[in-house]
Amino acid sequence: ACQHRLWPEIDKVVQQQVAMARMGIGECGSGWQLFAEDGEMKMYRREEELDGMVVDPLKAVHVVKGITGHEVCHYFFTPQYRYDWETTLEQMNVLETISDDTLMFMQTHKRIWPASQRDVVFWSHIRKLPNEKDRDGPDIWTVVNNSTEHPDYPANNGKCVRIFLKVCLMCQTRVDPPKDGTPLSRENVSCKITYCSVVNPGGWAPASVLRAVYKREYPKFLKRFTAYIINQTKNKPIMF
Ligand SMILES: Cc1cccc(-c2n[nH]cc2-c2ccc(F)c(-c3ccc(S(=O)(=O)CCO)cc3)c2)n1
Repeated sequence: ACQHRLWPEIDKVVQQQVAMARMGIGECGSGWQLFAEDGEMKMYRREEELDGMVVDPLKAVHVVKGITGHEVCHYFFTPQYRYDWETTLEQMNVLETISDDTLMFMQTHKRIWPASQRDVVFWSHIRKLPNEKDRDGPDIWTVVNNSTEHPDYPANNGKCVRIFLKVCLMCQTRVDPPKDGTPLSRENVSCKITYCSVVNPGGWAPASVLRAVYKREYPKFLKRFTAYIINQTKNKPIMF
């Protein structure tokens, strides 16, 4: 991945996004409002508009028992599982395999009435980061999805409006070893998930409609995605 033309951008965006994801809601600047809560899952957004378009940054935090950060990032990054958990996906193509940790995607998603259908082209990079707080603790895993251009798929040349997104999924695994020295099992692991996203809808869409969609779709996505991983991993060895 080091020699690819996108590498400098990927490295810069990943460092930026991870720094943002690591900041707590308090430090992240004011204006975050909690808009959804379900058990351990908390969803925050900031209301921001750009040229009259809603570009609300979103930050979701969740703690899930029985899975690890590597597993969460693996199922988020790997294309073959995406149709299982991404309910609004209509079409997904891998445009380029830049390296084993970096892919380029083209996706079209189901239309949100009354706006026109959206598509997106983005690079996706998975990376393990050292756990700065606890040297011998489990590593942090992250996937960053960032809109990019591709010569064969120019924006807005067909039925879809091209959206622009920047997404960071950052996961911190926690291990609580069993007291009685029995081997580690899934009861002893949990994962703190931080999902940050900024989506520019790319063309006009009513603010009220977009905010209603986000309010409904984001909690649904994170609950369905984490339930999917629990189900996929329950009888498999733990991936650290
Ligand atoms: C989870 C969610 C939030 C907000 C809106 C929607 C949604 N509802 N109907 C259509 C969409 C839609 C339209 C365009 C998109 F690019 C994505 C989109 C969302 C997430 C990601 S990702 O990078 O987080 C995961 C990879 O698919 C990529 C594209 C989703 N879904």
